Amino acid sequence: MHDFPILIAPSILSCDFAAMGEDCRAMERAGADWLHVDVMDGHFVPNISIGVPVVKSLRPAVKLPLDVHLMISKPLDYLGAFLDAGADLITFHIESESEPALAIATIRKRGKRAGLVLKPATPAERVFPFLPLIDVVMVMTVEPGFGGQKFMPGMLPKIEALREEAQRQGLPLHIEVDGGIDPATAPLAVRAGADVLVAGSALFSKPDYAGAVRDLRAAAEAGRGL
Ligand SMILES: O=C(CO)[C@H](O)[C@H](O)COP(=O)(O)O
Repeated sequence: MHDFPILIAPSILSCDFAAMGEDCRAMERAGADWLHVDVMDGHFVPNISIGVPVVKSLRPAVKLPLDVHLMISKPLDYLGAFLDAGADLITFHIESESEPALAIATIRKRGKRAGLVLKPATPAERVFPFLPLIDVVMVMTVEPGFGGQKFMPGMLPKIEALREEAQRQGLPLHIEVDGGIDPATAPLAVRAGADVLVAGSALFSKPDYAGAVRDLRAAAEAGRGL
C-alpha cells in the first residue's frame, strides 16, 4: 500500500494573473505543497494560457515545487525550455504527438520528475507500460482546457485501476487528479487511490487561502480514513 501524505497543488489558472507572484506566495504561506502550472497551446486543447516566461518568473517568486502540466501537442519540443525555466515536475499527455519514453527520459536525465496525463476518454491501460518510468500519473477529472468545470465521477474506476496496477508492479507512484476538485470530491478521489490534488477555483476563489487549503486537506484525509 502507498503511504504518501496528501499533497495539495493549487492551479494557477485560477490565480490573479495581474498579481501572480504575490498570489502564489500567499498560496505558499497558506500551506500548499506544489504549485500547478497549466500550459495550453490552443491546439492540443481549445484554450491558450501561459508558457515558459511565466514559469521563469515564478521560479524565484516561490519555493514550492513547480508542477508543470503541458497541454500541448508537441511536449518534447519544449521540455528543455521548461526545465531551464525551473520546472521541478513536468507532466505531459499520453495523447500528445511526442514519443512518451523519449520525453520521459529527457526530463529524468535533467534530474527532474516526469509524469503522464490521461484525458477522460483514455483508458488507464494506455499508460501501464510506462508506469515504471515515471514518478506521477495524472488523471484528468474534467476535459482539459478550462478551470471551474464539474468533477467527473466516472473517472474514479480509472484512478482505482492505476493504483491497483502500481501496487501490482510494486511502484511508489503518485496519482494526481485534476479538475473539479473541492472538499466534496477530494475524498472520492483519495479513496480511489489519488494522493496529489490539483485545485484551482476551489482554492483561489476563497478569501482565506489557509482555511481553504486546510479544509481541502482535511476532507481528503477523511477520504483515506485518517
Ligand atoms: O488543467 C486544468 C484545466 O485543463 C486545471 O488545472 C483544472 O481544471 C483545475 O481547475 P479547477 O480546480 O477549477 O477545476
